[in-house]
Amino acid sequence: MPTDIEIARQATLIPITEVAKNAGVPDEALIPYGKYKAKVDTATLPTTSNGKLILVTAINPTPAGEGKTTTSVGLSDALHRIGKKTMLCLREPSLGPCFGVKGGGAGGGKSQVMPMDEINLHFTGDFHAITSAHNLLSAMIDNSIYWGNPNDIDLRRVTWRRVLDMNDRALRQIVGPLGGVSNGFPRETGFDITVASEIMAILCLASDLEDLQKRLGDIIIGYRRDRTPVFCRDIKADPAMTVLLKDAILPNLVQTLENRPAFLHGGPFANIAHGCNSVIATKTALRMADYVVTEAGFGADLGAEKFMDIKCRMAGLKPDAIVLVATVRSLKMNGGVPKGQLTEGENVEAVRAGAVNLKRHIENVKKFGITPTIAINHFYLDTDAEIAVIKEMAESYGADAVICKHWAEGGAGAEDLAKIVAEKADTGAPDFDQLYPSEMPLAEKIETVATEIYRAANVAIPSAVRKQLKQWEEMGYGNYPVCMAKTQYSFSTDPTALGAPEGHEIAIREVRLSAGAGFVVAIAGDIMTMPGLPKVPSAENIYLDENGQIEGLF
Ligand SMILES: Nc1ncnc2c1ncn2[C@@H]1O[C@H](COP(=O)(O)OP(=O)(O)O)[C@@H](O)[C@H]1O
Ligand SMILES: O=COP(=O)(O)O
Ligand SMILES: [Mg+2]
Repeated sequence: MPTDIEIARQATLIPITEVAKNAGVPDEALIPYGKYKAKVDTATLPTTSNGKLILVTAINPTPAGEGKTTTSVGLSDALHRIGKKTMLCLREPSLGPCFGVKGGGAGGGKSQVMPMDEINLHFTGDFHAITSAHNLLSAMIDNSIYWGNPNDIDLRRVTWRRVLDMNDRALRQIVGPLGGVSNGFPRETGFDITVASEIMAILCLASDLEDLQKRLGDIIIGYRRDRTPVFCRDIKADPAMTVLLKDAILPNLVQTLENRPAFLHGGPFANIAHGCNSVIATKTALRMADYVVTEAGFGADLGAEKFMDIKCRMAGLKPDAIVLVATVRSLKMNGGVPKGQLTEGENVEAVRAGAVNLKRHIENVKKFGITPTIAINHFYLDTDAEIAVIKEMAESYGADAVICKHWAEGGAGAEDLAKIVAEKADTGAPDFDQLYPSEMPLAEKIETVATEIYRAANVAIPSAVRKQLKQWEEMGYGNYPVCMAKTQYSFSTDPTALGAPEGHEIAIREVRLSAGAGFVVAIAGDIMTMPGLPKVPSAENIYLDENGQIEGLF
């Protein structure tokens, strides 16, 4: 099988104007960025439909990922193939994983969105705009302090950091500005990766440009000595930040390898942020199509939980069906096979042992009132016996399971999945509900997710953190949902505790209030909001060949 980028290069794309026309996007709403990309001015779009929303999630992944994005593309193409007017909504990839470990976020094999190289690199500049807006606020905070600190910001309590869309551990904790009087007042700060920025979350949760600016103004950048909050609007940065984001708030329209439409918009990771694409793209798609396929990052313990408890709660959305992607390789890993040995031949018993992870995720998704359909994402080396075990175990857990070959075959490889999922979406999910009510106290929300989803026996919240949560409740933020930051590999905070650990302790190290985005981030264990590069980063294999073509992107 050729590589993803080789497949992409051989693809026959149609002009984005044709993709738009097929999707029902009128010319006046289309803002082309070249021949194969465009932004869509959603405000002018007609409401032609009231679509069904299908969420694609997964079991806990190997470092490469188990194919949520690939399956979302394949399922969307397959729904078109069976005559369903469908819109695909994905996140935009970050440069961090692309040049780090995981690679791009445009799907894979015959189920990709195009043009994958541009999508995985600078795309339409949204992440650069978010980075600039975030760092404009950072610069204006230090500038305000430099010129006399009129807001009495306590230099020890500036919570607003800087961001960069790259994995750079050297920037996690820094002291600055150094260099003496002309540079300002030194203080501890640091960088997060852009996808962990509150501005990324705001862009993904805002309903329109006006709501975006209000949310930007609501950002708390730090506190005074009397512990009262200082807002972004006190620094007078929100109007200029909105100018920097006025194009980024418009969703990006591209196409699949089968020339079907896809919105790619926003890109928060699901281990350190809420992991869902934008509400604007999703709601627009629901107005345009009968079925909308969207995904949430990493496993159902992270992306799916946040999709339902944060995105759906805030936007008044609800999933009509849920697809849970399972793979032989991840179940083998969860069954005890070391990462480096996952392709070393058939191991039915390891798959069976690892199926406890699948069982746990099915049980968890059911807590939201929906039984997921299992998409067994077939890899080339999977044996019939290994696949059969997944199907057998899924069905024993009360879930339908469908073998999918969309990576190798495109939409044709997911038509069985499309038929079963469309039927379930048509029935809908009348019992859907969030995991906890908005009025539950913040600490209890953290405990609920940790015990109900992660199956922890104990949730260690230090007294200083509890005090901070109480303070935020007194300030009026008690109704906010929580956004757990935790490793994507385990239900626990130990990334090596695979399968279905229970009875462990979830230790909350820090909480951050995203007053503009509308949630409280609870950081559990050692998860970092600025990832580091691996010993051999993917970047070492990315280059331009003699014809100036990009090689090494996947
Ligand atoms: N069935 C498959 N066979 C081979 N490679 C696959 C298959 N499904 C996905 N991949 C590859 O695995 C990686 C992760 O897929 P992706 O869809 O990005 O997963 P996720 O969105 O869950 O992180 C990508 O490089 C993709 O090309
Ligand atoms: O936030 C993580 O997303 P993927 O699972 O698609 O890598
Ligand atoms: Mg993905």
